[in-house]
This record gives sequence, C-alpha cells and structure tokens, in this order.
Amino acid sequence: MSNVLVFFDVLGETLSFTQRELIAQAQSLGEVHIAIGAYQGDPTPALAISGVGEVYLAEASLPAPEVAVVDLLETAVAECGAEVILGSSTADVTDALARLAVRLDTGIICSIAALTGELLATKSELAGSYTTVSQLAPGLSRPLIATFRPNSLDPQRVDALLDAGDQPDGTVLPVRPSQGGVEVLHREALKVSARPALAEARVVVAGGRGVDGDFTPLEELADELGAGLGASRAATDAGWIEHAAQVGQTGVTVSPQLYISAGISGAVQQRSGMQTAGTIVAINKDEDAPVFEIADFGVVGDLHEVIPQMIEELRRRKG
Ligand SMILES: Cc1cc2nc3c(=O)[nH]c(=O)nc-3n(C[C@H](O)[C@H](O)[C@H](O)COP(=O)(O)OP(=O)(O)OC[C@H]3O[C@@H](n4cnc5c(N)ncnc54)[C@H](O)[C@@H]3O)c2cc1C
Repeated sequence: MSNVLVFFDVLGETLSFTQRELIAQAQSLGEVHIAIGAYQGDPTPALAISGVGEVYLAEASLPAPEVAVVDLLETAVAECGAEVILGSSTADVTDALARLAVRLDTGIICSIAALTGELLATKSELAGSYTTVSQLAPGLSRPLIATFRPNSLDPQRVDALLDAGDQPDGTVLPVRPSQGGVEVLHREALKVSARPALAEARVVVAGGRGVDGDFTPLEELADELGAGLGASRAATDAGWIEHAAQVGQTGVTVSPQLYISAGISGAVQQRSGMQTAGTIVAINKDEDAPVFEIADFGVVGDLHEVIPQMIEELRRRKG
C-alpha cells in the first residue's frame, strides 16, 4: 500500500462527483492525504470521509494559475511521504502536477482510466486506437504522478466505496514561493456558468457546423439534462461559441457517461476527444456521417426538429 496525495485545485463547500471519484480511486491504493489549492473558509468539513488522513492548505487560498501551488504540493509530498500523487485530468490540475513532476524530477502519466496497486496505469491513446499500460521507470525511488480521466468509475460504486468519517484536521503549510517562478500580474475570472465544467461533466451536449450559428436549442437541452456544453472546432472557429467549449484533439477531452452529438460529422480529431464516453447519441441529417460509426444511438434528422422534441419529452417526463 502506498501513501497517496490527492490534489484538488479548488474545493467548495461540498465535493464534486469527480473529487469523490478521485478519493475512491486513491483509497484503493493506500492511505489518502489531500492538498487543496483554492478554498474559502474552512474546507475540511467537506472531507469528512473515512480514511482521509491529512489535509494540507497554504495560509492563503492559491487559485490557478498561482504557481506557488507547486510549492505547497512539494511540501505536502515531503510531509506525508507520498509515493503517488493524483489529480483530475483538467487543464489547471495537469498544469500544476506537470510542474511538480519537473520539480521532483519524476514522471507524470496524464489522463489515465485506472491505476493498479502495482502502479500500472491504463489509458486510451490516439483517439482510442490503443490501450496502453505504463509505469514509472523501474529503479527510480521517486513518486508517481498521474491525472485521472473523470467519470471512469460508476457513481454507485463511488458511493459504496466512500463512508462518512470524522472531519480531518487541516494542516497549514508554510509556502515560500520559489525564486524565478512566474508572477501573475492580472487575473480576470471567466464568466461563471451554472453548467458543469466540460471536462468533468457526466453528460455533455455538443454541437457542430450543423447548428448553423444558433446554440440556443443545445443550451436548452443541456440545461434540461444538467449537462456541460461542448462543440466541434467548426463551431468554435465560426465564433458561435467560445473556444473553451471545443471538444477534440486540440480541445478538451471529455469522458462523460452520456455524450449527445448534434450536427457534428465525427471527424477523427473530434472523436479523439469524446469517444470514451459511456453512451454516444448522434443526431445528424446525413445517414452516412462518420459519427454514426461510434454512436450507440443515432437519429437521422434535422437537429432543429429533433432537439426541441427531446426537450419537450424530457419536460413531459419531469412532469
Ligand atoms: C490538426 C487538427 C486538429 C483538429 N482538432 C479538432 C478538435 O479538437 N475538435 C474538432 O471538433 N475538430 C478538430 N479538427 C477539425 C476536424 O477535422 C473537423 O473539420 C471538424 O471536427 C468538423 O466539425 P463539424 O463536424 O462540426 O463540421 P462538418 O464536418 O462540416 O460537419 C457538419 C455535420 O453537420 C451535419 N448537419 C448539417 N446540418 C444539420 C442539421 N440541421 N441537423 C443535423 N445535422 C446537420 C452534416 O451532415 C455534417 O455531418 C481538427 C483538424 C485538424 C487538422
């Protein structure tokens, strides 16, 4: 069994599903400790889970892209003797953990789906063409750093694995920002969306060129389903939706339980960012569109007719 340090770049009043999933993954490897970047007030009540050991914080909250979070992580690794450091495979967490890997002169494996007790990491590569198993080069007595693809575990399994426990104590670590680092001169928060973050969403509704400039029906469907909103590159390049919504090879990689693709042809660069989704529903008016090759359910039709019907049916079922 290993000492595992789990990194949350931000922790609110309650744990997100992805954060609970990460703790469940970590518990299968050994004793779990947690380091938190950004927080408000006392973040420890949210971590009252059986088996959670130390919780490490800096004196002041360290929101991304605060590079000093790497100093916090380095100190926390030394404090708990972490042999494994885990985070979610979001951009901010990957950024911080990659910097930590350089600092500790060790390896990082990104976007894994599973990690065994022998520290063998499984991940999908090259648009799902290969499944690879990797490990830290043998003989190195350095910790393994890995980021987990969200939504790899069944929610019921996560609930079954995590029991309520005592509220852990928070340990405030002195963080002395390293010399020669980056100084953040200006920070402007993105417009906060009520929708779940794309990379972590359990349901994603995505639109492409077929949306023809109007994402309103997709937004409505996303809100009915509590889903994140994504897009193809054709849609983001056209300026119909922000670039942060792009799913694919040069965009965000998502792995939701349900991915609804509307008006997207299913080019390989789009697929590489979404084809590990649990269930894929494709809506396209061209029955030969490549997206139907990977879809579990397909609707051949005009999305401007199909999506309003889906919304109507969802509302009817909700009563
Ligand atoms: C290096 C590189 C990186 C790339 N990275 C990405 C990436 O990260 N993500 C990405 O998405 N792409 C990426 N691309 C672009 C990719 O190759 C495709 O060009 C892009 O995904 C196409 O977007 P689309 O499916 O929305 O548009 P199109 O290929 O034009 O397809 C539109 C689809 O909508 C359907 N349609 C039209 N009207 C309707 C309607 N009313 N109702 C239903 N269906 C309709 C059409 O039948 C068609 O299948 C990359 C390309 C390169 C070269």
